[in-house]
Amino acid sequence: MEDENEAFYRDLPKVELHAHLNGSVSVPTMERLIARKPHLNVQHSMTAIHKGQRRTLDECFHMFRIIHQLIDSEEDLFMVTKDVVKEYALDGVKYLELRSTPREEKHTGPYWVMLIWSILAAICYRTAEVLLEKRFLVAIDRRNGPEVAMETVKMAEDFMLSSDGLVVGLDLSGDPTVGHCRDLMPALQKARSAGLKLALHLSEVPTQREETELLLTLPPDRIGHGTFLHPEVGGSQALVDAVRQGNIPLELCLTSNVKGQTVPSYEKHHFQYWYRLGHPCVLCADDKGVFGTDLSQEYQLAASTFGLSQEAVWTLSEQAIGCIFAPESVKQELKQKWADLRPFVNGVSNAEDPLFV
Ligand SMILES: CNc1ncnc2c1ncn2[C@@H]1O[C@H](COP(=O)(O)O)[C@@H](O)[C@H]1O
Ligand SMILES: [Zn+2]
Repeated sequence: MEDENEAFYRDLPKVELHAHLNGSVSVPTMERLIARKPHLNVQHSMTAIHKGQRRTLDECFHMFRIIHQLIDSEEDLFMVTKDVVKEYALDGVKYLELRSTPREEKHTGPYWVMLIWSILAAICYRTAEVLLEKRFLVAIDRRNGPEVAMETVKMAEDFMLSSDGLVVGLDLSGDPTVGHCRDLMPALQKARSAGLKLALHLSEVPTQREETELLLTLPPDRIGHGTFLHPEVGGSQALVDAVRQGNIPLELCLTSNVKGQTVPSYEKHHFQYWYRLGHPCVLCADDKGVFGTDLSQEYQLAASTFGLSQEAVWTLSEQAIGCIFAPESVKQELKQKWADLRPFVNGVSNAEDPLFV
């Protein structure tokens, strides 16, 4: 049975800004995918890192390759997207920015166009009981090089103009040890001048300092991870200053970084560093399927690790609204939703509320 503490984190209204679609597939959905493709001989341990386990980042990227084999038709994609959105809704997420990389599959033709449209169609899905505001970021996998990056940007631009506000930005992700961002700058600059918001994975591994300096000149609208920005871990004060001066929010994914071994433990996570500075930090799940987590659990872990009160946790989730890519009117609606829900979330409720006396 769920304890009171867990209920607080689930009921807490939340914003998810860093979720890779194909990394977010839950165990039940993965079971159905595996059953559909028995010839691939995939075991669960090949697509998710279970409790207490860790993997290298390299092994994580190998997992994505297996997951991509399991999700290679419009039907698979539709199921996955629908399930992921529903799971986020049931986890108390009120605003979700989902991201995914366009892909070309041999037997499905120009797959990436179809992929994006399937996703857009699928994320119109709403559970009856919970309304969830959704947006989409088109992802560039850095492994695919500058030409694909440029094509992806063009596609994202088209979708931004034709998706009725659903496509809001661009993500840069993929194995941080492959390629160099210098080659991707023209694509990223083009995206920026077209009005796409930029959420860039940055300083995810220690060797990216030069790339980070370059990417910060764009500048990005949000930073994914930023694990090695600060001087204590080999970054620099100049990088920290640039991020602070630009007031660029950080998307922080505790379990992802611990299980992917880019940080040694929850206690040593850079959340602490940035939170203490009062810098905008948004807790995110990254790949809730691969890392076996969900956003409620991430909030709970941050609170228990860093001693945050429930009041502080509420403030943290509310401040994330300021970092979304949807327009101001959506921010206002979400702020109102938070205010409406506040009396009903135990722990931060006022005592007069009849539900909790
Ligand atoms: C763990 N840290 C990470 N660092 C960098 N990129 C990551 C990532 N986690 C996921 N991705 C990116 O997201 C893709 C899977 O979702 P989509 O197929 O796009 O929906 C991965 O192939 C990788 O490019
Ligand atoms: Zn990520």
